[in-house]
Amino acid sequence: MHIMGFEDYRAQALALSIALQTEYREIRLHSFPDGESLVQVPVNLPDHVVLVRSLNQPNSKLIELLLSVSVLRKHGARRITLVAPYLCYMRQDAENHPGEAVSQQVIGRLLADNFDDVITVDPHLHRVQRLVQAIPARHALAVTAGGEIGRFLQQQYADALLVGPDSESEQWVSEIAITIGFSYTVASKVRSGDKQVAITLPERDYAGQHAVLVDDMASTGHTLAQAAENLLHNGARQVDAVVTHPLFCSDAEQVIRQSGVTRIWSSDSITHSTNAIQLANVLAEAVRQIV
Ligand SMILES: O=P(O)(O)OC[C@H]1O[C@@H](O)[C@H](O)[C@@H]1O
Repeated sequence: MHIMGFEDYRAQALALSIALQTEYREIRLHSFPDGESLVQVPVNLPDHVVLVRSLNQPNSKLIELLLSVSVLRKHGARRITLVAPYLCYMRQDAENHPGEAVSQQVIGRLLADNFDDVITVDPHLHRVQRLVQAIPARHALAVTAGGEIGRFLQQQYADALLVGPDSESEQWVSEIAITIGFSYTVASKVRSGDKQVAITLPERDYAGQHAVLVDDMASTGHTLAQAAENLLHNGARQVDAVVTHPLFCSDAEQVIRQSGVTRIWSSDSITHSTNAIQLANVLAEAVRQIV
């Protein structure tokens, strides 16, 4: 087995290869002036290739993955596993308005047609319970960053109130809080636009509390920002935030900091300056499970 990655995610792919004691090799990319991509994979391949690429900013990355898979198969790879710590297009799982494409089904099928196995971290699934329902590959495995995030929080605090900003976050915040013995609460959220969210905190005494917002991702940052403003308005002494997937689109980090959040941490599922939690060991364990 060889681990293969791209320059933009080298540190994480290398860390995975070290955890698995396997060779790391890199796929070369060139962008032509018209926006097309040239892909060149290393040759002399083993039977099993594990491609590591996080799928934030997915459109060009998906094309580059398809090009890579085609040439890897041509050069003898018989099994190709995709490790995509952040998996794109999982949020749209229904035709919410007439004419909208159900991207989860389309991209899930595309990945299943091209990869033998897909491994990801805390995918954003609503109505679908298991990843294999969205990606009907031989193995579709979702692992959680919760254990690593919990250990990290234990190193930062003797105690803190963990806060999930919406009902979807309950699955992550409750598991982390129960595992490390911290208290937690979950707010409710109504979203009326990409950047318009209203958060309602549950009734309790927040005065003097050190609160830590825990969520699967920050995209525009407005969910975390609104939750932090509410917590501080209700007397919280300090608010920090930790997310698995630091998408941080455009000015998201600034929006969160301006709301009063003191410290922001993330896992390295996506490369970002807030990365503080490494996923290599969790991903290595997942790869071991499927080989
Ligand atoms: O508010 P932004 O950061 O744009 O979006 C991230 C939030 O939207 C939800 O889907 C995620 O689970 C997270 O709570």
